[in-house]
Amino acid sequence: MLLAGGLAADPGDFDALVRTTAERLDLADDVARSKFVRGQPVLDAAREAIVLDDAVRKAGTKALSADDVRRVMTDQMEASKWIQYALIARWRVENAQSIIAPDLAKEVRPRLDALQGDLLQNLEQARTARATPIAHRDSTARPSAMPTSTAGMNFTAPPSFEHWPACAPSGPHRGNAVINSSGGIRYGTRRRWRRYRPA
Ligand SMILES: O=C(O)C(=O)C[C@]1(C(=O)O)C=C[C@@H](O)C=C1
Repeated sequence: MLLAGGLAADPGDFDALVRTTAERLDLADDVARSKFVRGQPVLDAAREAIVLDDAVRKAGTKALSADDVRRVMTDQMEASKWIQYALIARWRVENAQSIIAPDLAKEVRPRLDALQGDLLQNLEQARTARATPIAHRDSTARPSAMPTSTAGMNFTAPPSFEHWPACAPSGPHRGNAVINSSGGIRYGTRRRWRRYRPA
């Protein structure tokens, strides 16, 4: 499509970014299993520093600003922690005994590391789409299709969700993870929604 000012935005570029962030978020389930079974805390500040350093280093080889990449990756990790906290809280309440957990260091983090390259690649490709006002996007890429309504919720999503990288940094449709009044979390893309709810 042709935008005001003659800029062409390919909605496909934007969709790839949404997909990669959703894939990354899916791994929060495996991370949570591993931490629950081994009794590890959700927050691992040292690991976060490694993830951010790697992202900023990779950003230096792309048309991406270090600040933007740092913010996007911080948001990704924040979202992962929310999912992990919700899952672990539920398993604790259920006194879950039969959780099968992958090895965090050997299995899950390598998958997160592999996704990081894709995510930054897609972030770079989506830079025109991300900078494009919502109203000018093709409907297939418009985050307004996502059910981000806060109706019936008594929980305000943390500020980090307001900068969900699937959305334009300045756009009105921010956040594709919502936490409802019963503590469940709904997250994902308009194509694929996952839902976690305490028992
Ligand atoms: O690797 C972990 O331990 C995770 O929990 C994943 C992750 C991430 O999203 O990369 C999220 C939270 C932690 O504080 C560190 C990293």
